[in-house]
Amino acid sequence: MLAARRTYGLGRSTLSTSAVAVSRCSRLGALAHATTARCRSTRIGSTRQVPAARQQHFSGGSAPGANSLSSSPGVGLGRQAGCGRRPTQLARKKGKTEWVRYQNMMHQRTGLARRDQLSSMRGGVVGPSVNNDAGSGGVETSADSSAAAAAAAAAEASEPDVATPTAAGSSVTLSPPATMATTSSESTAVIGLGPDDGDLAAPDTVPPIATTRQETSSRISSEDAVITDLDSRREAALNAELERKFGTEPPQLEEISGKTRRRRSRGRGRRGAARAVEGTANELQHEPPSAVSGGGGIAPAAESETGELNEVPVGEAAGPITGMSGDGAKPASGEGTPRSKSADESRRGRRNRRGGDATGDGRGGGSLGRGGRGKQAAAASEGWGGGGEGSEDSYSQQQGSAWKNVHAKKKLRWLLKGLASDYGVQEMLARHHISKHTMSKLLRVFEDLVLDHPDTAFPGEAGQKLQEEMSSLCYHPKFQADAVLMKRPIRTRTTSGRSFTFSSKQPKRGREGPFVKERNDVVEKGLIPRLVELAQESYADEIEATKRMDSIVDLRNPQQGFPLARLRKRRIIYHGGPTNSGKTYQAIERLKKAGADRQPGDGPAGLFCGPLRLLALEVYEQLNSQGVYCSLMTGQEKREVPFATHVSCTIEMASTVNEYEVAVIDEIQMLADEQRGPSWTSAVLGLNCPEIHVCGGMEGAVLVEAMAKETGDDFELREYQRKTELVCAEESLGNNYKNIQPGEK
Ligand SMILES: Nc1ncnc2c1ncn2[C@@H]1O[C@H](COP(=O)(O)OP(=O)(O)OP(=O)(O)O)[C@@H](O)[C@H]1O
Repeated sequence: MLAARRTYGLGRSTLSTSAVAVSRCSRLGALAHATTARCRSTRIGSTRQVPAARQQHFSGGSAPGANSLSSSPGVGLGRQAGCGRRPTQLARKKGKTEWVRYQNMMHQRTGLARRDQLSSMRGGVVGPSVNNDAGSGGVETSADSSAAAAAAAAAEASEPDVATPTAAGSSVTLSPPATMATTSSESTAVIGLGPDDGDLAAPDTVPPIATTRQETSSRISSEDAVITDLDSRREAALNAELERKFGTEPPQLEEISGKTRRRRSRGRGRRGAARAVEGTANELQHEPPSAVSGGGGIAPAAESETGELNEVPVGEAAGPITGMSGDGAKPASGEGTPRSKSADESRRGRRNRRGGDATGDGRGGGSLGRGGRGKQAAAASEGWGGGGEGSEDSYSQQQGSAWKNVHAKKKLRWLLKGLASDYGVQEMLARHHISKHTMSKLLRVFEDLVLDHPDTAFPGEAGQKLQEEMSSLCYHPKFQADAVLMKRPIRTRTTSGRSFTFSSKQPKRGREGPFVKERNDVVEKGLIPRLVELAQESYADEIEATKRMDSIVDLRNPQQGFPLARLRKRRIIYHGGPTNSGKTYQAIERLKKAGADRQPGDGPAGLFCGPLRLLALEVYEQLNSQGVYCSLMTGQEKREVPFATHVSCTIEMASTVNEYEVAVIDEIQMLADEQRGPSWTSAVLGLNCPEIHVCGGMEGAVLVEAMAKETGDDFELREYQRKTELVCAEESLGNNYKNIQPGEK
């Protein structure tokens, strides 16, 4: 150690720290600790020295790079790899993007190059480059610290006085796995820094930015290539196995980039990979070869299971990729029977797709290594379009048979169930007087019709288009639910080749995504008219009954709630003006004349409606006192006068069924009352009377006129003015009711 200190001119503290690091690595001798020590060595001191003994210790003394002391200042790959982990791993761990990862790498490299430059300008020593040896296939460490010390002594002996880069150029052999060997070697070659590069401590040895970027991108792309190669090899193995079993080309899965695959797999891990592989294998097993080949109108299920298929365990189908669970290893049942008819098989496939205790192989980013991917691939292979390779092409040829697919049935039920609970669909059908009850029955009939007679369910060319669109829609409810449950957007492709992204949130009104828009296009223009047509054929009576009910309970047009009033032409005379201007007086004068030609037993001919019982009582007394027989009808009491030709009542007691000759509605401004307003509205709209006198302030004239226009009645406005000015009494009644004097006579 002392020799090493003299050689490299290190301070005591630096040396001691390095020594601690070396001794620790010597004791542990594990990859993690060696890596830690390496990282620490790059941080120790401004001179960034690594004792020769320690470097030799890393290289195991006898490693190929141990004696190839590099004179490089360490700006090359060894320096880049000095952090001990692949940059990709670091970036993944820190969740950084490619750009951030690249920037960090550049910063590190630039900083190290500057320190090398400073060291050389001071005449100091420069550190060794850490040479990545491509041939060792792993990290070589040694617990033999004595060998390291001996190597350091040898280095000191060869270069006793001058701290040269050559003397410092011990090599640390930290080789990546065999798959990464090419990458490391290539990177080193690009930089041009290797054991034979000589003295590169001069400032101009800092690699240009372009070169560094090229090296970085090359390294990353090389790693991607390696991973993609692994994926493709897994997929190729599975395809070869399936082709050998089924004798045909297996369904092609969706092509996605390696970057996308890794990003997706990062959040799902190995379990998702195993589940996806297993699920895909099951789907592929359930998908017969005939379906893959696209049988020109022949049901894929009918053509299906050969004995070979039934004998293929799922685990075998998955080949070398995964080890299957017990459930997954069970052979498919239903020998010789159509696949879609086998409920047991369907359940088994469902159970298998859940993954069981299957374990995946390797990293989760395998070519089939995702749950969603497997699901999507399964959808592509199982789908309504006949499944498998060329499903989109062969879909149109298999329209009739596609519905017999058991998965297509489920999707159809999802779709119809979603439609049944969709308020928009309910409203659209309600416009055609199809009630919710009728709709549920109709959808069941429609489902049977689609499954049993698809040509009848979708007649004509437009029907074929609708059927195709519906098959696309069938993916939507499930994926929409997945998006909501998984709280992340889900992107998928339909059998018609279009891709949709399902949001995890309910879209805001007016900002509907492609699902909603597409649903509106297909459902409103295609499916709803077909359902209405079907309902009119099958449930004509129910539609007619609903139509009558709708006409009664529909409150959007209240005037339609009084059919007797609507049967006659009415005339509404509005008496408007300030209080005590004689409006009611004139109306009652007209009321008195009603029923002159009435015979006994014909019933009342005149009606007075007021807001108060006392007002009704007042009119009742007034009319009877003047020889006009009038009954009193209030909520509190009822006074029926024999042979009465008139009725005085509170507004709530007015009948819209009885026929009157003349009616008076007083205090019409009470229309605006929150509690009792509807009573005046009903009276105005519903009195079965050809002549209606309405009394009140002028503020209600516009509204009554609009109501008359709505009901088709005539409207006449009579405006009144006070004869005398309204003057308040100068003195109060003195709290003595005896001071009240008679008013109107
Ligand atoms: N032409 C008239 N001849 C005799 N009395 C009249 C005449 N016009 C109005 N009156 C009397 O004036 C008083 C007020 O009349 P009326 O109640 O009809 O006014 P109004 O405008 O309906 O008042 P409100 O708006 O408070 O109901 C009543 O006592 C009524 O008898």
